[in-house]
Amino acid sequence: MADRRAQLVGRVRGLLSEALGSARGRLTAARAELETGQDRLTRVRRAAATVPQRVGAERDRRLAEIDSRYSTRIAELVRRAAAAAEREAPGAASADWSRWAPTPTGRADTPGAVRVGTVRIPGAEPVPALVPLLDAGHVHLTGEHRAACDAVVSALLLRSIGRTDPGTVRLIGYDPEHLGGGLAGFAPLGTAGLLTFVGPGGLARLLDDLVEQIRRINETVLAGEHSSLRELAAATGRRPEPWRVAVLLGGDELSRHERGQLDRVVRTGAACGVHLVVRGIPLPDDPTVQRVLVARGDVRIGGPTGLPVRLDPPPPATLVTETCRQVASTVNAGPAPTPFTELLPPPGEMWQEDSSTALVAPIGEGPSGRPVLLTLGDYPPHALIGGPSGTGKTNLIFAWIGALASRYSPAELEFYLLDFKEGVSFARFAQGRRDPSWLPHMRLVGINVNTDREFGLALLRFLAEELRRRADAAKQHEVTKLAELRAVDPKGHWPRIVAVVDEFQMLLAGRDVVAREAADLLEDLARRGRSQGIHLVLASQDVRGIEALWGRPALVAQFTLRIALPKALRILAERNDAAQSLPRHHAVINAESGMVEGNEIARIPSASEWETWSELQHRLWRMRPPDAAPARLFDGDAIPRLADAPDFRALAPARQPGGPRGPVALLGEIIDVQARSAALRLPRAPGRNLAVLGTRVDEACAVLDAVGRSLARQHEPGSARFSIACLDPDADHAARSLYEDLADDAAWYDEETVPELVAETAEALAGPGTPTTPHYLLLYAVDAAAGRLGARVGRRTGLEHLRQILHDGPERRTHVLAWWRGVARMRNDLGGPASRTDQIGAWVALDVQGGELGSSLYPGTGGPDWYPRPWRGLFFDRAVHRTGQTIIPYGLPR
Ligand SMILES: Nc1ncnc2c1ncn2[C@@H]1O[C@H](COP(=O)(O)OP(=O)(O)OP(=O)(O)O)[C@@H](O)[C@H]1O
Repeated sequence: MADRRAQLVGRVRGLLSEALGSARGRLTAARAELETGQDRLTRVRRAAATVPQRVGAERDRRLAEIDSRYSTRIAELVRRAAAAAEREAPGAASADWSRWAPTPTGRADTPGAVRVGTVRIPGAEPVPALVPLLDAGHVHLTGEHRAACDAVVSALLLRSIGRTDPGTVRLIGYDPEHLGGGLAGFAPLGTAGLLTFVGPGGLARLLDDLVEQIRRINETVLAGEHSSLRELAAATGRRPEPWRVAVLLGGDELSRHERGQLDRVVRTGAACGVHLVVRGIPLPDDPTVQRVLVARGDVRIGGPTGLPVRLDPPPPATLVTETCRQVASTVNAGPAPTPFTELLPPPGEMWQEDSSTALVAPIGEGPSGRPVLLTLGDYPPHALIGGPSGTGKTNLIFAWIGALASRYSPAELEFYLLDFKEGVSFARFAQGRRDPSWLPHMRLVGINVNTDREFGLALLRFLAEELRRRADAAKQHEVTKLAELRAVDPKGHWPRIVAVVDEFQMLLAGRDVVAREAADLLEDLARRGRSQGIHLVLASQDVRGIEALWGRPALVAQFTLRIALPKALRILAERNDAAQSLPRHHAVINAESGMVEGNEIARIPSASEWETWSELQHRLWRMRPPDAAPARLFDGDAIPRLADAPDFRALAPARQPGGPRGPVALLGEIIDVQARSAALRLPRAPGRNLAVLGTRVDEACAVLDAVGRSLARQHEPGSARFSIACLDPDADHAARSLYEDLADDAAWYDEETVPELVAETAEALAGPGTPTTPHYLLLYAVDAAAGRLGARVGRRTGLEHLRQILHDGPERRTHVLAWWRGVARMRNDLGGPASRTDQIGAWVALDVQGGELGSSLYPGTGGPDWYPRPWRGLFFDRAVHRTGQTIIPYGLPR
């Protein structure tokens, strides 16, 4: 048992030691493992301790790299943004106030956005912060920082004004709390009507007005052709409407109506140049509304989440007022003239129009930017132009003539022009000494005709004759109107005729025969000219011009086209005072006899300056047809020359013995359209003598000189006898010059020898037969010889001889062409105050009153309507005249 026990114990011991051994083994292994683990841990820990260092360095490296890339990118973006801003807002739109000055864009360009400050980008160069306004939209300011808001408003407005032409931005202020205080610096604009304030309570009216402007612009200016003024300007180069900027600075709650109108303006204003700058009134959301939040320390463009901005300082007060003063004074000085070329077709398209039915040409630009047209045709047929001196009548006439002459060729249109006031501006239409060009359409230019109303009459007579010729032709072709006549007679020369008479009232002044005949002719031309293409354009600076017509309602009624320059009176209809408020260089054009409904306002370009006009005239002159002749220039201040007179040049010696059968003595130029000479026929008939009457030495000598030279031109040398007697030393020079030029055909007599001349001539006449050689006695101041001639020579006195020559001479080719220094003196020489004067068949009166020429010298009683004036004479030939004819003596040869 013990053994068993021992055995068991042994076994147990064995098992135990075995277990112990294995436990010890396992412990050792575990210890070794632990050591290894701890070792690894130490190593791992060591290694782990070095990791953050490495990672941080890498991270920093990466971050630095990103930073550098980011700053370069930002710098690049900032640079680009700044360059874009510079392009978008150059000059006055963004310049610092210290060097700010207006830099308007062109008429057709849009002004672009303007700067109010800089965008805040930490660490970067500042980028201009721009706000678009004109042609873009509206600006809505919110925030309590009033001074900063005011600075933004001032900057916006001043920069906008500086980017546009003076006068093209109109401000309307509504500032019920501060009564305009917010816009005080802009006050000088008010003097030019560019700033108006609407008082408290006026907001509804202001908004109504803006809505109405938008409606009008959409309807009449954009007229469905353009979607905005900006687009119209880009397409046409014209900007017919100003920008209207309403600055609304607070106020009460809006009424429903006001809100509705405000919404309309917001939605539709920008396209029509109507803009809002608003603070203190909510604006609806719209893409055109730019929000600017102005809180203390935080300014943002584009609302609370928009770009942070550092505002610029406000513009200095003096800069604002000075700029506004400048703008106002430019505007008050009137608009810069539009170029004359706007009235003309392109150079390659001149003379393309057909005048069969009417003459149509632009005269200027209307408020909507469209050309305002003037028409002359069946309706309206004639025009009246009125305007006080200096308002641009002459200029308007130039502009109209230019616009017509560039469209219609001389075959389509002819001009006749008469200027009753002093001045030579119209002379340039005719050929001049300085400028050889002339306007090919111009047939006649009469200048300085102020005292020569006869010239006006002559023009009217000429036109009346042309009217008759046209009416006859029309009748022959069985048509009634010019258009029809031209259609049936395409080869005929039937241009439309435009006759312009400036200061026409001179023609109708007075109650004499000239005025009466002129008014009758005018009436006839006005009535019947319309259908025959003869158009009258009458201009007057003086209300009397119109008064002169007013007495003839039938005449006035034909002048349905009325053109009134600023401050013109009575040109338009009675209650139409549109001309009173016209700006400079504008005109009211009215083709409805002046009725208010017909008013059209046109801005007239400057056309009358020498360079402007002559460029066109030279172009048209170079285009003239080969047979074109210059216009006849009648200058009332000029003295015509006999050598230039067509009638004188046409004279030639007659081939038959005794010279021409009825030689003509030329006396001077007739005041008429064709520059003809007044001619006295000297056939062999009783009374064919001439008396020149008056004390004016030069004029009397000039008449006798022309008489002598023109007669001499009709005779071969040696075939006529000229006896020249000069009895006034003052006439000696002129008489001698004629004597010398007539050479061998002339004999000289003086006070001593004149009795012999008359005695010898009278004796020759007493003999039988008619001498073959004509004898012309040119007696200068013959009355001075009355004493000498009163003495007897043989059986009779010299005066008796003279009377006999006057009486019997003409039938026998002996003519007395004598100057008496008064009518009474002549009568004395003829036999006394009651003596007959029928041997004086013709006379030229110089400084002799009409009344003195009555009884037996002139038909009827009381003598002719003749008021003496320098270098003019009244010629009357009882064989051919019913009334006297005014002549201009030819100048004496030097
Ligand atoms: N549309 C215009 N644009 C620019 N200048 C103009 C215009 N119209 C007139 N002027 C200028 O104004 C001045 C007066 O014009 P103009 O001689 O035509 O006036 P007027 O009415 O004919 O005067 P008057 O009857 O005294 O001759 C001129 O110097 C002319 O150049």
